[in-house]
Amino acid sequence: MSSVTVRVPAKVNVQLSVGPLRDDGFHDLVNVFHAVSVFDEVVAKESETVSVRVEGESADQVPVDDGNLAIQAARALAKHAGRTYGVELVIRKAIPVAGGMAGGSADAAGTLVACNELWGLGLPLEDLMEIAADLGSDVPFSLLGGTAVGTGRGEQLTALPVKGDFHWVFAVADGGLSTAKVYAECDRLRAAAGTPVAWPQVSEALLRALKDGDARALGAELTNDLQEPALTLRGSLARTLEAGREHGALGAIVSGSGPTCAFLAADEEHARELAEALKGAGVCRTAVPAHGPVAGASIV
Ligand SMILES: C[C@](O)(CO)[C@H](O)COP(=O)(O)OP(=O)(O)OC[C@H]1O[C@@H](n2ccc(N)nc2=O)[C@H](O)[C@@H]1O
Ligand SMILES: Nc1ncnc2c1ncn2[C@@H]1O[C@H](COP(=O)(O)OP(=O)(O)OP(=O)(O)O)[C@@H](O)[C@H]1O
Repeated sequence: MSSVTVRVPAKVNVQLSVGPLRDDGFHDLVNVFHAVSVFDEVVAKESETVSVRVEGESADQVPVDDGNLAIQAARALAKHAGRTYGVELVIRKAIPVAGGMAGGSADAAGTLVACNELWGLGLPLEDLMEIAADLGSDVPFSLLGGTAVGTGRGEQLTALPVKGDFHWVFAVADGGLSTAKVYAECDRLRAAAGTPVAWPQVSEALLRALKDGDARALGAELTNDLQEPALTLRGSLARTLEAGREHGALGAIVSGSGPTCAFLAADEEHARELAEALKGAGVCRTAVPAHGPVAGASIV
C-alpha cells in the first residue's frame, strides 16, 4: 500500500447544551452531532518523515507544522503503535476553516484511518476512538459519523437512530471564530447574568424528530448554547440567521462555535433554493447545500 485516501464529513450540532465549567477547563455537554455531506479528503503516502500539505479554499489559514491536527494525529498513532513511522499527508479542504463544522477534527480523524491502513496496523475502531479523544473533543465523532449524542466533553458517544435524510444549507462566513473564545464568552455571559448553570439533558422531542425523520419537528427543536456568545462576538450573524428564516428555513442555528450558520430545509430542492437566496442576500461568503446523516471517516 503506497497511498490511502480517506473522506471525512463535517458536522453540525443539532443540540448543543453546555453544562458547568470543569476543573480541566472543559465543559460537560449534551452534544448531539450530525455528520453532513461536506467532506475533506486526506491522502496519506509513504514517506520517511511526517509532513502535510493543504489544498483548497482557505488553505493558507491552516498551519502545516505541528499545530496541524493531522500531524498530531499521525504522531499520536505512531506513538500508540510504539514505532517511528513517516507519512506525507495531503489535505483537500472543503470544510470551512475555524467555521464550527469540525474541519480540523475531520482531518485528524481522516489521518488516523489513513495511517492505520497505510502502516498496516489493523487497529480496531475502539483504539482509534481513544487516540481521537486525546486529540480533541470533536475528533471521535468525525470517526464515527452518522448522528450521535456526545457526553463528557463531547467525546463519549452513543449512536442515534435516524430515519431518512435531512437537507441543510450552510452559510459560510468570512473569517473564523476561535472555539475557546466562544466558550469563554459563554462563561462570561453566564457569570454576568448570575444564573446557576443547569446540568444538560438530551431533548426527548429532538430524539423523536430524528427517529421519525420529521424535518419540521427537528427544525423547531434545534438549540445551541454557544449561539448567543457567537452572536455577541460576531453581531452580523443575526442578519444571516434572519435571512434564512425569511426564506422559509425550518430551523436556523449557528453551527457549533460558529460562525457558519446552518439552515434546515424541507427537501433537496428547497435546500438548493435557500442556498441561492442566501447568496443573493449578501449575508454570507457562500452558501452550500448538504444532506445528513453520512458515514464518518471512510477509505475511498
Ligand atoms: C463547539 C464544538 O465543536 C461542538 O461540537 C466542540 O465542543 C469543540 O470541540 P473541539 O473543537 O474538538 O474542541 P477542543 O479542541 O477539545 O477544545 C478547544 C477548547 O474549547 C473549549 N471546550 C471544548 C469542549 C468542551 N466540552 N468544553 C470546552 O470548554 C475549551 O476551552 C478548549 O480548550
Ligand atoms: N487540519 C486542520 N484544518 C483546519 N484547521 C486546523 C487544522 N489543524 C489545525 N488547525 C487550526 O485549528 C483552528 C480551528 O480550525 P477548525 O477548522 O478545526 O475549527 P472548527 O471547525 O471551528 O472546530 P470545531 O467545530 O471542532 O470547534 C484553525 O484556526 C487552525 O489554526
